[in-house]
Amino acid sequence: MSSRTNISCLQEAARVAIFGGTHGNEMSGITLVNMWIQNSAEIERNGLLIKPFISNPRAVEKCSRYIATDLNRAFTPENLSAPDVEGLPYEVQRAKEINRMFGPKGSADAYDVIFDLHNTTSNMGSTLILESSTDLFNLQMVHYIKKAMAPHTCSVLLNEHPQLKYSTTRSVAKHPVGLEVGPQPQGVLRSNVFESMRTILKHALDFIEIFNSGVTFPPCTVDVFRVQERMDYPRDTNGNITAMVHPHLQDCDWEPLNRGDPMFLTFDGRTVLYEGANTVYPTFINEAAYYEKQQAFMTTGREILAANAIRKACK
Ligand SMILES: CC(=O)N[C@@H](CC(=O)O)C(=O)O
Ligand SMILES: [Zn+2]
Repeated sequence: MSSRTNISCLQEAARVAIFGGTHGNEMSGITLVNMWIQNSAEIERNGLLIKPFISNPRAVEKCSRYIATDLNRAFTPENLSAPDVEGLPYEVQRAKEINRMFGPKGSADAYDVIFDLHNTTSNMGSTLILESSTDLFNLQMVHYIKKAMAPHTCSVLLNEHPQLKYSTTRSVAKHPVGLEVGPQPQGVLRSNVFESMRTILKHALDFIEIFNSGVTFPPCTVDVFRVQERMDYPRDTNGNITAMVHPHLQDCDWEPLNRGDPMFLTFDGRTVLYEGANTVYPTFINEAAYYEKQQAFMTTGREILAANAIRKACK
């Protein structure tokens, strides 16, 4: 990266992958990717290699989130460097395979961009998930997508938390982008969710094509929600949940939660209030896949990130 008059010159994004089925029961991404594998006309762009790819085919076949372990937590240095012995959990084998095909993670040979398509049972609407607040390419892309989507909103979740960050499938790429669209039940396809995801991806690919053509993108700012804390359900001594998401919080993803606001409703009718000092913005509220992860919702804080102007590096 070099800069002249404050323009950051970034490498061309020549190789892009679109992953569906990282979780085998999230149907919009699976359906879109399968459709594009059969006919890629819609996702083709000038000068771009674009690979639509089903990342966890065995989980897709079973329509379950995973077979042995969550693929979207499996891209750790330990897993990726584990010797290829027999008996590795399926998703660990698959992570190593994906790392060979699209990585190696952290290397110059890695794919430039991986879009990983997910669905949530939460009422999050269209959400882009970023893992770094300093990736100028992704910040500019997200800015472009948000503008193109208006008046529809597209939120940005920044998962840069030292403890809560996890080793995602997309993290193999130089610029990892998660797309999370909901609400959609597991195993179900909803046309509105499918179409939103398709539209976001169209704008994302347009951005990359324009960037590669040499256009300069001026400095911009991006509103993001930065991950703060994982909130678990109240539980008894056996670890079973004793309360549900409160009806006043259910479906209120991205809306402010203040001290004293209802958070949970116990089975015997007691309301549990939020007691944090600061206003937070909950998301992934009542996500089905997170019961096993001891998470009822996630709190976030609002932030405005600034990004430098960018353009493709001159060779
Ligand atoms: C509901 C769901 O699967 N969400 C994704 C979010 C992400 O891709 O970062 C996950 O937990 O892996
Ligand atoms: Zn998912």
